[in-house]
Amino acid sequence: QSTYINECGARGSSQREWGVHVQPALLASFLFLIFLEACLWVRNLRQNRRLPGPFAWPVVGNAMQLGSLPHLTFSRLAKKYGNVFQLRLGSSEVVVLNGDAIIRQALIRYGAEFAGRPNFTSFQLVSGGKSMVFGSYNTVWKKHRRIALSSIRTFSTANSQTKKRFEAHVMEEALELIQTFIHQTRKHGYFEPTHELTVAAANVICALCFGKRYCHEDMEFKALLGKVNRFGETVSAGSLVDTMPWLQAFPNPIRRIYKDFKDLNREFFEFVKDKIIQHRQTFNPEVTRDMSDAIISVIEHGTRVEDGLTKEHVEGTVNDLLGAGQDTISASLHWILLLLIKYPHIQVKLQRLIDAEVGRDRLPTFEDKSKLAYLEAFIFETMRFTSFVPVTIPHCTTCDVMIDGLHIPKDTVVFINQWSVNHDESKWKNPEVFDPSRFLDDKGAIDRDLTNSVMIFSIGKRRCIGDQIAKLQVFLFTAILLHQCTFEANPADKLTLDCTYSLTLRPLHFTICVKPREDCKDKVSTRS
Ligand code: HEM
Repeated sequence: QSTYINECGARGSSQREWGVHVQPALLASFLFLIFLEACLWVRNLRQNRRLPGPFAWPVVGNAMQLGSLPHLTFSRLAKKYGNVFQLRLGSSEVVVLNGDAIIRQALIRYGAEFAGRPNFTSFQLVSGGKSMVFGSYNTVWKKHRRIALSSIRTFSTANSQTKKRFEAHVMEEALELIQTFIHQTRKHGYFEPTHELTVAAANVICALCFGKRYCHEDMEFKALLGKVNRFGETVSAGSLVDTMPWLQAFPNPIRRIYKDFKDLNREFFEFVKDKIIQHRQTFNPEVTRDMSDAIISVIEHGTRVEDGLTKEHVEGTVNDLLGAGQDTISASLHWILLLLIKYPHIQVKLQRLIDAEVGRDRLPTFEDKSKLAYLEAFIFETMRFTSFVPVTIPHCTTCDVMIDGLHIPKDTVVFINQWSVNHDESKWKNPEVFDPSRFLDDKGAIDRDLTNSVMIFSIGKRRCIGDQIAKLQVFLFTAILLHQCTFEANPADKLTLDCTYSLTLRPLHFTICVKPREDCKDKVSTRS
């Protein structure tokens, strides 16, 4: 007992001594850092070296101010500091661009100047360091992007035959999705559609890349995809993984996020490498079976040597396409289902339109798009209203550049706030209201000027290269789902539009029940 008291006493007094000496020193250092930061801030402001923006605290900068939905914080700050403002996240100075005019000026007029990617450690990890999506802007990167883009086109929109083949992949997936939806409804009543939508989206891009799809119950595929939507937690705007590297030194949520990111990157890349090895072993220069063959053919067997691109770029490219083409499509389908059950009158209107234009004897196809203006308007409004990729992948400046009279030095990290373009009150009437008819003119035709104003695929040199196939896929999935089924909300769910952010925005938990439409039951069930 006495030993215990003595020990406690001894520890207590040494702690007090430590406190007496060290705490004032810590406090003094902290105050000194704040003072230093304030002096630098005032000096930079006087010399016009710092862009407008909120005061950045020592060490953390503005990291604590971002909140869970950074695009909303950026839009709020833009109202106070203007459409070009500066933040500091840990050690990185970040410029945030907002609003249609500024973003177009930066990404189109000064396209090359804003086309870089930050030199973040996490970016170097993706696709074994040979990623095009996360790679720096240079001559090799341009060749890499051209190859990726042409391989997508070859297997989708290149000509009417390739388009038909692509259409067949999407149709097959949409019908499989309906089967599993109906199965889940029979088994559980209301269910969460996340797994089914993730597999459907992944299968379309797997069919293009590997000529192979996976069944919804495949446990290996399920485990792989289960983690993929966590990728964005590390690489999205506002992630602290790269801007505060010292957080990796002790246990905390950011260290866990980075560990998960490394693990899922490794697993995903192993999966891709395995498929590419199989493709190399069975490669036949006379027959290009899928995008992997097409990329192997250009990089490894091309008549024109693609300087700077190595064998490892094959795996890198396929890994990029698989990653980029999966999470985004699955996020868009989540939002579409949520909006269909939230606004049942819009669902009915869409079904009536599809029935009238397509009929009940066949499934909708890509060719029906021109007759289904309200459906296209619904999809554009979903993209605008939710802005489910609210901020692009972080950019960085490739040289010193002036924008809106403000000087941005080379190698500055740049966040592009797409959400601010889609919710700009000077451009959109009642931007906070979900209204597909805003995209239709007096005659009920699509207003192309307006649809082109929606910013979700970014613009300029880093614009998404999957935008065409993404729009086709989302159109056909939605048309077939509505043609075949009715979607109902769970009365027990509070149907909110609240969401989580990690590169893409995803709705919080919601459940649905899916009923085959009367005259379609046979068509769906006879497929199995
Ligand atoms: C609705 C679906 C999609 C949306 C909303 C979307 C959006 C985006 C956005 C915002 C970026 C970042 C651009 C930037 O950093 O400025 C991007 C990049 C990219 N996307 Fe998509 N995407 C979609 C589907 C796809 C698909 C299906 C593919 C391919 C199969 C794809 C391939 C890529 C690639 C390779 C990049 C990197 C481009 C670069 O860094 O140069 N995306 N996408």
